[in-house]
Amino acid sequence: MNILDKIVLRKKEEVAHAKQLVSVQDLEKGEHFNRTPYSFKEFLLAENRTGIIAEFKRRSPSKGLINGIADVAEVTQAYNKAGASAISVLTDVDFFGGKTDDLLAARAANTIPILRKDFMIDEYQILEAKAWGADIILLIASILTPKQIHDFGKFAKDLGLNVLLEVHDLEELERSFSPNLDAIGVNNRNLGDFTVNIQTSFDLVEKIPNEFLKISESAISDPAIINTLKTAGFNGFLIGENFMKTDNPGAAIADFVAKM
Ligand SMILES: O=C(O)c1ccccc1NCC(=O)[C@H](O)[C@H](O)COP(=O)(O)O
Repeated sequence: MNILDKIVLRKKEEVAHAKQLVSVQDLEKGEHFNRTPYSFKEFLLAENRTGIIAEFKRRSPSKGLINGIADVAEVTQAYNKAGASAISVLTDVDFFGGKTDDLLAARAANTIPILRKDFMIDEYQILEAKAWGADIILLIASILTPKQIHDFGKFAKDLGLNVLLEVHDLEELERSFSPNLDAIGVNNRNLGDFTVNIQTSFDLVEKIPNEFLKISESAISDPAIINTLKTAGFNGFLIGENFMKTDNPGAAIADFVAKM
């Protein structure tokens, strides 16, 4: 069984457990549930923003522990101050060391879009995302059927959320198009074997219709590549480890932006 299968298996147990603890009605009474989410597109294309979606990531299956001490409010505020267009917060507990409270703390500290970064396999998680103050959800093509992508996308859009679809190859891209998506992200990391290759983004960018925002995800560490990705047609750049692996992720993003 590969890591993605393990994550999905565990996620099914986690969601079943969460449903027993918190009802849909209780989620709908959540503090942020009736808030209007920020527009991902507006912030991604804003002149005074960088296009960076800066991720708060404590650990990962490919790297193990990345940062055991960073404070989520402090780091995400620094991301925002440095010009991030959006913030990504991992909420997966077992494989990424994330938690609901990280998302809640990031929400309380920032007024820019926040991506709930998790492995969405059930509409219940989309309701959680809304209740916790997220603006964007992620749908990963390799773990979902085209029908799930369509239906989860519609469910999220009906709640006012923005939807980011993640693909890794042409086959996933071509089978996953749906009008219920705002953005398509090309993951440069192969989630089966963890190899990374930025060329994946360049190979797929022209296959993504222009009606979608285009995001390059993972393994971005060189500020100079941002302009090349922009020229190729990308609007956004999801970056986690490059900032989080340092003692001061806020200083790391500021330095990165200064060199872009
Ligand atoms: O990062 C991993 O090891 C990983 C393993 C299995 C599934 C997903 C994984 N990462 C999720 C991501 O997409 C990244 O956190 C995100 O794109 C940022 O990547 P990076 O800048 O390389 O931290």
